[in-house]
Amino acid sequence: MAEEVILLDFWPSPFGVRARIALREKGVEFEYREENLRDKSPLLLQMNPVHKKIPVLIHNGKPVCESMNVVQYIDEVWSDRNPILPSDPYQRAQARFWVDFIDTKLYEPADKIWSTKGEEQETAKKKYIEVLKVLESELGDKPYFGGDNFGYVDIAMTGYYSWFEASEKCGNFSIEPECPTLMASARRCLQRESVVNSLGDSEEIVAFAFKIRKIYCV
Ligand SMILES: N[C@@H](CCC(=O)N[C@@H](CSO)C(=O)NCC(=O)O)C(=O)O
Repeated sequence: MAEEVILLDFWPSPFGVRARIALREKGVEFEYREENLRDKSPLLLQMNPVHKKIPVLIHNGKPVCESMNVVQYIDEVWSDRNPILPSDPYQRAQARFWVDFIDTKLYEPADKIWSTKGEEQETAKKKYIEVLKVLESELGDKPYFGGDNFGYVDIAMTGYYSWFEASEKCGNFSIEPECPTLMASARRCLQRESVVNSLGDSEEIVAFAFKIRKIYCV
């Protein structure tokens, strides 16, 4: 049977883009299916009945859910090229630690920057920069979180990098002065072919952010 790889996704998603990047880093042919999150497809509900969220990778009919779980699965199935996670167990544990930090500490302030205003948004901006500064310190003088290579933590962060411009414009602030080396790494990641081919025009995400901001931030 020919290999079937389907990705249920949503184009502006900072989580969905992680799966797209991983598939392209491995050169895996896949069928992209755009979901309308206000009218989820029966396939999405069937393949991710617990969270009913994208991304969902469907590999030969079997679903894999949660973006960084999908990325690790891709790395392990197509393990013969472009490794994403380190081979050393300790380095793997450290990569998973930082991805957990990113997804538990960065999501809420990032979300509040575009969905709130006034004092609540100012607090979110301060928290966002505070968390980014911890990541900047972890990055140190490495080109990537993966060291010389683009890896698991970089893929996790590229979801957020793709929203940096929208966050800055919604929050009327600039990340660069606070986190110069993180921004340099972000630019490196955003220029990678797998990332360029996975992201729309950054202006499209900015336009999308302002559109949903009007709905949430009344
Ligand atoms: N922890 C998960 C988060 C995915 C998610 O929030 N997906 C959103 C779209 S992007 O904001 C989603 O599917 N939302 C639909 C819903 O909440 O009903 C992951 O890493 O895959």
